[in-house]
Amino acid sequence: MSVLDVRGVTVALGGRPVLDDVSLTVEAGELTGLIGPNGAGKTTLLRAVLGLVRMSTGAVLVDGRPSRPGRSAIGYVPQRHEFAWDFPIAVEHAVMTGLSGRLSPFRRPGVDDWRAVGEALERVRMSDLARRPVGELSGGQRQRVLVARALALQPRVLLLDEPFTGLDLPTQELLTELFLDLAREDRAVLMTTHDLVGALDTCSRIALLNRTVIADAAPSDLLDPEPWMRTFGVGENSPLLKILKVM
Ligand SMILES: Nc1ncnc2c1ncn2[C@@H]1O[C@H](COP(=O)(O)OP(=O)(O)OP(=O)(O)O)[C@@H](O)[C@H]1O
Repeated sequence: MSVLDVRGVTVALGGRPVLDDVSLTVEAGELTGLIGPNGAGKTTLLRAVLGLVRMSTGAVLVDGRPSRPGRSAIGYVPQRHEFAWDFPIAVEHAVMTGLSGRLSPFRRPGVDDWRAVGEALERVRMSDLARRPVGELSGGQRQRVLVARALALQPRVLLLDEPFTGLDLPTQELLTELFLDLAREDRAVLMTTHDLVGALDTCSRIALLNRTVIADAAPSDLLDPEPWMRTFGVGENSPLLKILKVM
């Protein structure tokens, strides 16, 4: 049984179709790269999985059960600019906000919650910066805080929205290793990225999306340029297709 099972999801936003009959599965242990041009609907798909946008048709199952917004074990790492970094809180409190679905105004964080935050920070090697205000962090450190925030929930499914944007290569490599480790620990990881070469190199599967899934296969089975041309709307001489020749 797939950990994440997206079935026939259709979404319209502002009266316009954005996703059309999208089906996709991610197995335990898999890091799937979700690839497509700007506006293809990648972020919308992640938001649909989270229950943040309304689907006109379709279903999302986690471990075979219909996902319930705020209840299912889905960790979400949004694009870095979506987090309020100028908010005056320390790293450990920012990570605690990942547990807000499980806390309420009437339940303050307990020992277990702080333990989960501590473990998540350790996981991303940020324990020594736990008390640092988030506004003082570098881009790579901020990305690690967002990953810790998603991990605090101990999710079965991890959704990553363009986690490498603006990061130097060593930080990208560190995060890639972390994402692969997290997948190996029996999680399903789905990551949007514009780094095609990196995705072909590291992901176990690639899903090509442009409003609908055009191909979904292991990188070694995606050497035919046709689905890439359809996904990106480019011709056979496009420089984009050179990535397939270096594989
Ligand atoms: N709240 C909204 N209301 C109306 N249209 C929206 C809304 N959010 C997104 N869209 C539209 O939905 C389409 C898909 O957007 P989405 O952000 O999911 O694409 P994406 O593949 O993540 O793009 P990018 O690679 O640029 O991040 C775009 O045409 C966008 O303009």
